[in-house]
Amino acid sequence: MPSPEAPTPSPAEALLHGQFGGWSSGCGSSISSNGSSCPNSPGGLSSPGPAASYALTLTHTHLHVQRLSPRPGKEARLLVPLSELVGCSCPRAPAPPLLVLYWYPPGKRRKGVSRRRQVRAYLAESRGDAERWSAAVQCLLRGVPVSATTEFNRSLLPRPRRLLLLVNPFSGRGQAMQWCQTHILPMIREANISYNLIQTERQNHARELIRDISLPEWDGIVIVSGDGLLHEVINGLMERPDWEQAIKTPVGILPCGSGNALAGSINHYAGFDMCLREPLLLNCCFLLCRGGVRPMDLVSVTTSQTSARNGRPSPRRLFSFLSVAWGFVSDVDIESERYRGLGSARFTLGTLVRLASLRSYKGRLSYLPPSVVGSSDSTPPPQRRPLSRSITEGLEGFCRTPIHRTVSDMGLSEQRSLRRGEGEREKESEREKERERRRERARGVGVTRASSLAEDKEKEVEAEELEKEHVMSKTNATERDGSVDEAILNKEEQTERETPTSQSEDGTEEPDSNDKDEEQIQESGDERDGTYDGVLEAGEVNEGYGVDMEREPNESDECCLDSSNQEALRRGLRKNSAPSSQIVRSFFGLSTGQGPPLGSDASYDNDEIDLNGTYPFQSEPYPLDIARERALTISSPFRHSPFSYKPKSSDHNQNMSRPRPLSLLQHSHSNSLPPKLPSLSLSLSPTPPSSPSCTSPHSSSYLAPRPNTPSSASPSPSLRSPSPSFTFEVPEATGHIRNRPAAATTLNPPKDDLLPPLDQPLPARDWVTIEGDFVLVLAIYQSHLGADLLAAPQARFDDGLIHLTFVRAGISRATLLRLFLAMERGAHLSLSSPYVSHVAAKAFRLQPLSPRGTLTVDGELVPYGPLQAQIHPSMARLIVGDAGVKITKF
Ligand SMILES: Nc1ncnc2c1ncn2[C@@H]1O[C@H](COP(=O)(O)OP(=O)(O)OP(=O)(O)O)[C@@H](O)[C@H]1O
Repeated sequence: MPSPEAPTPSPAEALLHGQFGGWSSGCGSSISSNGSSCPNSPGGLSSPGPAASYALTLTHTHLHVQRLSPRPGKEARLLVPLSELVGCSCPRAPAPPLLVLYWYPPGKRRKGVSRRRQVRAYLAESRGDAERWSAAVQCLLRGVPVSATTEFNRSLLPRPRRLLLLVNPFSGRGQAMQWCQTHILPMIREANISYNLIQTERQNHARELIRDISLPEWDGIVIVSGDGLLHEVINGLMERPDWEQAIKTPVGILPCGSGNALAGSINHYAGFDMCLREPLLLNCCFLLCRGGVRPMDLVSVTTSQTSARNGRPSPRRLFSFLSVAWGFVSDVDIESERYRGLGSARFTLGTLVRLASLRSYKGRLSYLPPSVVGSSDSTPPPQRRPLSRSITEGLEGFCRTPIHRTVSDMGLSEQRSLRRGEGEREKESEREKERERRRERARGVGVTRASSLAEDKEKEVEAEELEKEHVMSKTNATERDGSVDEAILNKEEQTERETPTSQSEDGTEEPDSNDKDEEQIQESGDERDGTYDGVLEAGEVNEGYGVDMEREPNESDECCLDSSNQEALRRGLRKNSAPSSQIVRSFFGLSTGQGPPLGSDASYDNDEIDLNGTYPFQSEPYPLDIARERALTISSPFRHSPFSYKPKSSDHNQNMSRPRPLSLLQHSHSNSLPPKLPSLSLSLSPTPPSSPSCTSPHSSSYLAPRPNTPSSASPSPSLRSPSPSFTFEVPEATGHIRNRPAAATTLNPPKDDLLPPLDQPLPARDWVTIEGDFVLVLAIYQSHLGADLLAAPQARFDDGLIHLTFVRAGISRATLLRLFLAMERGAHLSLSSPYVSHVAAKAFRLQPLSPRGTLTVDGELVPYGPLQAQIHPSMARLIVGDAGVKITKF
């Protein structure tokens, strides 16, 4: 028996104290099993082991176990924290009177090590005793207030929780159903949770289902999938006439997708180490069983969609819980669909491929900083603040560069002039004119050209550092692992140095402009002369994020590829073990050998557009009038493989069914609830939490549909199938909304009070606008962009903020790669690059000006074009376990 520090509880602390016998094969009634049938679980109860006896003491926080015989003593003590239990049971007769505890202590504090399932059984003197103890432990787990004087019995317990589980059998690598059987359902049953499980059959199945079910019957809706299915559920809830109550239904996620961003956030805020795959699933399932719920912000996103009737763009609204992405991030997300079989390694490969042909996109990003929201009505506008703070990225870089002083509509020149003498004013106006002339000249060669000075500096520094690195790596080559990766990286950076600019969206390379350097130096010098009121300094842009953007653009400290970074890179690339190392090698083979030549616009050929599902853009400037959206076509060569997956589509009414792996099809026939039994009236009543003694966790009977008997003890949540071939009973009061168009059906939706309609200009006041070439824009409201990407470490589920990260054209590939590698630890915020900005906002508007590109919301493709979004704080409720504050049990 392990013997962690087990201080003997004082009698005052004890809620219960008693003596128990051991059970099973004499190992102190401790059996560790890993998802397989447990000989000590009630299903496997067979024979008692040799006589052993234990003294058990229950306190509010722990179960203390002291072995009395054989060999009593200090080392025979065990402390079971109640925070690591998911449940407790007392099997019914004729099983012996056992107290069975389901314990999931965390694995070692090493990345990727799973929780271990342990079942501990103790033989009570009588059934009454066993039931009393079982009730006491369950009261503590469910948060029932108890004291040492409480008479424990089952009547104190609230009714078992009821969950609707929605499983996308094709999410991730198609393991969701398998993991349900091996990990999820056993734990849920041990936690005494009732459930019904439904496999989704097609895209939008969950959305339609959720629009129509009777919600009060469920304590929570849990998706067993990636983030995409939760996106459907949230939008299904918001499309109900009773959306205000509906959206308060706790939602949970058991990660079986490839990105699993929300699960990563939940895992992170529970205080667990970053992990992927089964360890992440076990952590999330454990937290689900613990049952804490907390508020979660939603973001209302308005996109412009072509109306089928008149071909004109019309706004379409959806609700998002995770992110809006444009550029690099959404490109990788959508383009890596073709590598779906790799699981989460698809993003590694996708990132490397996209890095090889880095694109930038022209656009305009406007955002409303949180500080100005709510204060505008009561207080007069601050005098020194310009009416509209618009930053036109052009010649200038972003940080401490002349951009802040050449803003066209900020009224800054005048303000400065007033504070200076007449002569100075004249000089200033001369300088201003000169700058204007330069701008005019430069406009002819593309907006990113101005970045060349900063970029050159960056490259110079990188070159120096690389030289050092190169020498170091040569010296240490024989000692170090991964020298191949390092050499590859050096090669990549070398290539980059030889290729001085990133490729702009229209395929033109950004030339070095040595003649601009001098001008920029002069301008930078000007800027240092003074600070100007109302000027949006980079530091202001990055307010609250601890990013030192006050310095001159210089990445030498953080951005140089030091050995720790190289190590991180190697680790990152190898992260997914076998696949990733192959990926990296094949990638670099591609980039150096077969990759598209830089400067060519190879990435926009027709095949790729189709494969990626990108939307052409309406090239007219905003506001929109002509719709040119094209239907998504799919031509993935992997389409018919078991891992094939349709690209994420924005068309919520298209029901594209995919070919499925045979095993899953069969599974679906036998187990899926709604659509397989035509004309059968089915109840969606949660299955009663079956006693582990009665049913093997591995039997599939839990999935069988049950007839809806009127005499059923518990009221059955019912639904009407959206599919015409099925009839489900619907309580009249619920109202039936059938065949509603996906977006236009939201009744009395929450208003976006911070935003004008998408086709109207933004208010002049308080909004910040940045226009130029972007490599990526990412708006995220959870901490994680993927289970292993801590994109916004400062984000909280209910902080009421949109965390915007934007990367402007001119960033080097190496820096971008470092940004993503640092994101694994959330360290990217301290990576100082003049091209990277992090700001918080309450609302934003994004106007892509490049003709083609990819926009995603929660990882789902949406029509390419103008988009705006506003945060709605604490609108939904998320099951997060019992970490953190403000937890209510569901
Ligand atoms: N049975 C199904 N067949 C086809 N598509 C489905 C089915 N069930 C759900 N979908 C759709 O599949 C898309 C992707 O699902 P999901 O996000 O859950 O998995 P994933 O993409 O593997 O995960 P992640 O978003 O974490 O990468 C969603 O848009 C969802 O609507």
